[in-house]
Amino acid sequence: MATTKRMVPNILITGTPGVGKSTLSRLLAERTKFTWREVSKLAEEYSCLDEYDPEYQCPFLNEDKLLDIMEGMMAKGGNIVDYHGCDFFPERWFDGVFVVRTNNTALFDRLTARGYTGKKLEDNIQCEIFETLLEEAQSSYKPEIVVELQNDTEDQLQKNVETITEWIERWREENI
Ligand SMILES: Nc1ncnc2c1ncn2[C@@H]1O[C@H](COP(=O)(O)OP(=O)(O)O)[C@@H](O)[C@H]1O
Repeated sequence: MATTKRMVPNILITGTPGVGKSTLSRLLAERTKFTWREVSKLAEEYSCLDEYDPEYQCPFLNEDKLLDIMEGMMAKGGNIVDYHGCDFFPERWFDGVFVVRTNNTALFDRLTARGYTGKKLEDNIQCEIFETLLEEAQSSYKPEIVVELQNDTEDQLQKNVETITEWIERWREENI
């Protein structure tokens, strides 16, 4: 399919639940004036959630329906897409893929504070330990567009906002 060149990039922020994707995306959207697309909220808003998965204690995502809805949003660029998964998005949507990482202690505390317990808590901690989302990003996108960002502390959070803002500036210089 022929694609029109974007004047501003689309960015994907991915990682295990609790690593700080939403916090980073919100700050980045304020800073860059890009549009924050919280995929979980879009899925709810546009009724893309199917029946409840009792094992993982969350509803199944109807990926095809969600992608159809997001296609038009992504066309012009300037989006920050935030989701704990990335292999089902079309590769052509993204110019930069940022995988947010957090150490186990911080992640445990954040997920416990969110009310996660038992299998759900353990699965998410393991997901981070086994670098599941990093591997998913590396196997779904070209290695040169995948960037890992450590996000344990407030200082690192601010630094991550700077890193992506500078990355956007560089993209503009190189692509326009
Ligand atoms: N760099 C950071 N330092 C300390 N706490 C953070 C940091 N980033 C996020 N948090 C906190 O961690 C929790 C989970 O963050 P959130 O952005 O909701 O994660 P996600 O969107 O990946 O599930 C929130 O309470 C948030 O305030």
